Amino acid sequence: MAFLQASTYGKDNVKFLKVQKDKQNPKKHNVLEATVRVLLLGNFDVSYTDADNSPIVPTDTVKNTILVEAKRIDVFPIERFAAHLAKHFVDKYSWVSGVDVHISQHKWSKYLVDGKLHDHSFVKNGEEIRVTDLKYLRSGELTFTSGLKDLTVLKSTGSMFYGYNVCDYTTLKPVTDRILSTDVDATWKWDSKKISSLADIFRLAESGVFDTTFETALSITLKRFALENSASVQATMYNMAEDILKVANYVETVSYALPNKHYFLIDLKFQGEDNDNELFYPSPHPNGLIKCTVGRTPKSKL
Ligand SMILES: O=c1[nH]c(=O)c2[nH]c(=O)[nH]c2[nH]1
Repeated sequence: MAFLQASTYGKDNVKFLKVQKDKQNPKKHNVLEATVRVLLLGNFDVSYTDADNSPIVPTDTVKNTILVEAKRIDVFPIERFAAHLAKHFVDKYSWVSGVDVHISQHKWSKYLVDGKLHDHSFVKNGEEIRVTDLKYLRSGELTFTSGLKDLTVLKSTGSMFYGYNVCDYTTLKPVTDRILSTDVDATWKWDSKKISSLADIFRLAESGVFDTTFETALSITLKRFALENSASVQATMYNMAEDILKVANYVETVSYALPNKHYFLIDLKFQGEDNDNELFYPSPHPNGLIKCTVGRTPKSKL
C-alpha cells in the first residue's frame, strides 16, 4: 500500500520584462525583469493516485496566467504582484487550497546621460536580485518574506579572524587583516501581526513599505560591510541584521546566509618578496557557509 502524503505543482522560471510607462511622458519608463514560480496546493490527489487529470490546472495555464496578469496589473513592487497571483488562483479555482509564489527581480538601473537619468536606458550594473516568497492558504494563513540575493562584495582590509577554538585538527593561522568576500543572501520575514492578509500587502504596496525596506536592507548591508572592522562573518552578519531590525518596523526576523569566499595570501618568499596583503589567490572552493536568523525576541534554536 502507498499513500500520497504531500504534493504541489506549477510552473517555474516564467520570465518577463514589463515596461511601465509614465502616463504624462510615454517615453519615460521603468522596467521590471522578473522570474516567477507559482506552485499550487489543493485537492489534486486523483491526478497522482488514479491518473485522473480532471482537477489539474495545467502548468501551461499557470504560465499563461502569470503573463496575462503581468500585462494587466501593476507588477511593482514584486510583493504586490505575488499577492495578486495568490489571490487570483485561490479565487478562480475552488479546489486550490493554497499558492506558493516566488518572484525574483533582476537588476536594471537607469544611468546618467549629461548629468540626468535617461528616461528609458538601463545598465545591468550588478547581478543582485530582489526576491519575494509568499505562501497563501485559502484559510487565510500567510507566510511572507522578501530578500536580496547574489550581491557580491569584497573588502581588502578591515576584517580579522582570531581567537577561535584550536585543537589537533587546526591549521588555520589567526589574522588581524584579511580579505573578506561574500555573496549576500539576506531574507527578511514580514511581521505576521502587522501583515496578516493579502489586503495588508495591497495596502502597504501603495505606501511604499516594500521598496523602502529593500533599499534600507541593501544600504545597511553595504554600510556595515564597509565600516565595521569585522571580527568574523558571524559577528558582522548579526550586526547587519540588528541594524535592519532597528529601522524596519514591518520586519519580524532577518536571516543572512553568507558564503565566506576565501582569498589566500600567496607565498612569494622563494623570490625574497614580502607579501604584505597584496597578492592573493581567489580560492574557488571550498567556502565557509554561515547562516543566522535574528529576531526581536529570544527563540529556541532549531
Ligand atoms: O569569519 C569567519 N568565520 C568562521 O567561522 C571561519 N572559519 C574559518 O576557517 N575562517 C572563518 N572566518
